Amino acid sequence: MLRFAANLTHLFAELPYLDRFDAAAESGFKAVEVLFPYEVAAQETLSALTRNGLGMVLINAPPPNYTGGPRGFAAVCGLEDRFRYDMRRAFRYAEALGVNIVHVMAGVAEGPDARAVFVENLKYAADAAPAGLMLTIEPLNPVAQPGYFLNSFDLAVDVIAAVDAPNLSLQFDSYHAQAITGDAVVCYNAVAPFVRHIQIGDAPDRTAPSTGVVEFDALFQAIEASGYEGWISAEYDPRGKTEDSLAWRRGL
Ligand SMILES: O=C(O)[C@@H](O)C(=O)CO
Ligand SMILES: [Mg+2]
Repeated sequence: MLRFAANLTHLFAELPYLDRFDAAAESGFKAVEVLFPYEVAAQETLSALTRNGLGMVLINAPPPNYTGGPRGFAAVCGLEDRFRYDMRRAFRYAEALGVNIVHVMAGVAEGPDARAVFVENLKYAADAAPAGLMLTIEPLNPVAQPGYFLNSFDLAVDVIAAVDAPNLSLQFDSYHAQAITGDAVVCYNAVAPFVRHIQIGDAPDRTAPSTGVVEFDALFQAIEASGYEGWISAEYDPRGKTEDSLAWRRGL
């Protein structure tokens, strides 16, 4: 049985931040995720979750003052102290919001030094993470995130193997997978054993499922067949009102 969550950074973005939680619950979602919740006090987000009976699935490990700046520092040489500070802040937010998954962002970097720093930083983070918290890394396509270090699934699997921690895994996003590999379904089947979080959006324009080229029937079948039991977060940019973009959920 597939379970869908709403990514409130992308969905219901036509509403003010705290109102998005009410709208998601009214649309039938039982869980949500927010990429960068750090500019609002955790208590306010928690109240919005609680009054709607929603769970918070995931947050990103951030630059603490994220306002559209660089996406993380985990693979950036010389910023290891900043990374550790970020992770401690992410862990505090995760604990306050009852979040079980933190996506650790690699940032803009390249080359073997970046890989080594990424591996060392992830080892630190996996070690420092509170019990029960899963860390993920997510390949992002270079059109959406130019220069982002983690831009391939092979590299992600290689890094996960090198870190070798039970609480580090792969975040699979159908939009990025399609853009990077040309076939999100084949890609999912190849990496399924490493996946502990899934996000969905269509390609090439990160629109709602069934508005682009990703084969969602086959993808959902592959996800079910793999025995995946986590949330599948809808992370796309609706072309109009979010409520009008949810037809893909019917019958699932
Ligand atoms: O797919 C994405 O872009 C996100 O999941 C993300 O974390 C980037 O901020
Ligand atoms: Mg994603």
